[in-house]
Amino acid sequence: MQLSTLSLFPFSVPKFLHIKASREGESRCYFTLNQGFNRSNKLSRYIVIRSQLAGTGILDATNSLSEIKPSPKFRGVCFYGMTVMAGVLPFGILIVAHPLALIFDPYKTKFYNLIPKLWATASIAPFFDIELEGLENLPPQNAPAVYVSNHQSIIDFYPLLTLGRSFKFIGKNTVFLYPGIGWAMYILGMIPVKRMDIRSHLEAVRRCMDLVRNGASVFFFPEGTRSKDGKLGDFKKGAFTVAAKTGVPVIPMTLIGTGEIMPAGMEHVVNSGSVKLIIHKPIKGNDPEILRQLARNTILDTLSIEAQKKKRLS
Ligand SMILES: CCCCCCCCCCCCCCCC(=O)OC[C@@H](O)COP(=O)(O)O
Repeated sequence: MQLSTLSLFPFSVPKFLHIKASREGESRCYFTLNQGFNRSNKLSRYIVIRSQLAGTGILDATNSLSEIKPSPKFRGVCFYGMTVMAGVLPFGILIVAHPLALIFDPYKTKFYNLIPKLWATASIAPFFDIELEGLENLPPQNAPAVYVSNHQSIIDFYPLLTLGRSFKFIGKNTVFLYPGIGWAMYILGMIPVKRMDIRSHLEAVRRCMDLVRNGASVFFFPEGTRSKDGKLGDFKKGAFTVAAKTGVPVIPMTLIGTGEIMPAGMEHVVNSGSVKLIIHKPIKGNDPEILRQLARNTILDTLSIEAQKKKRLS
C-alpha cells in the first residue's frame, strides 16, 4: 500500500520534512529527509498514541489522523507571525542601506533585489508551494520592463517578489501607511496612486516613465483592485501607456491560486493550496490600447485553460 503524507503542522511542511504514515496494520512513522532517508524518532511515538486514541491503531485510525488539519484561521495567524518575524532583519538592512542606495543607485535598479526575495520566500514557504512557468520569458535582470498581472489577493505580491526582480509596484496610497511593509515600499521607491484622482494617476504614469527611462522596471495590477469572484476585471490603461511611450516591453503574468488561499475580504485566513505563476512572452508596441488588449487576452485565456485543467483533475 502507498505511503500517505500526514499534515500535523499548521502549514504545508517543506518536502524534505514530510511525515509519512505507515503501511497497512503498522503504526510506525518516519520523518523523511530528502525523500530517501527514513528514521524513527520521538514523533513516531506521538503519532502512534494519537492514532490509538482516535481509534484502534489500525488502518482507519491512520486515515483519520491524516485528516487532522489546522484551521485556516490558525494558519492565518501563523502566516502573519512568520511574515513579521521574517521581515525584521530585512527591514533593518533596508533602513541602514537606504542612504547608500540614494547616493549610488537612486533608481534602485540593483540594490534590494535579494532582500524582498528572501523575505517573501521565507514568509510563504511553510504555507504553500509556488510553481513557476515561463521563466525563460523574463527579460535580463536589469532590463527595464512593465510587468502586469491579474490581482486576486493581498498575498499576490509574495510569489512575484520571489522572482528576485527589483520592480517597483504601483500601490494604493493607503498601503504605504501600513507599518513595516508600507514603509519598506516607500524606501524601495514604489509608487503610490490615489483612487479616483486623475492627477495622482497622471503623476504615477510620469514617475513610472522616469523610472523606466533610467533602467528600472515597474509592476502594475492593471485591474486596480482585487477580483472578488476570481473573474478577470477590466484593465486600466496606465501600465500600457508607460510601455508604449518608453518603448519597453510589457511582460504579462498570470497568477493562479492566491485567491483561493487568501480570498479578498478574508484576510484572516490562509487556506491550503498552491500557487502557479506563469510568465508570458514579452509584448512590444507603441499603441497602449493594443498592448492592453493583448495583455488582458493572454491572461484571460490562461486563466480559462488553467481552470479547465483543474476541473479535469478534480
Ligand atoms: C519588511 C521587508 C520587506 C521588503 C519588501 C517589501 C516589498 C513589498 C511589496 C509590496 C507590494 C504591494 C503592492 C500593492 C499593490 C496594491 O496596492 O494593490 C491594491 C490592492 O492590493 C488593494 O486594492 P483593493 O482590492 O481595492 O483593496
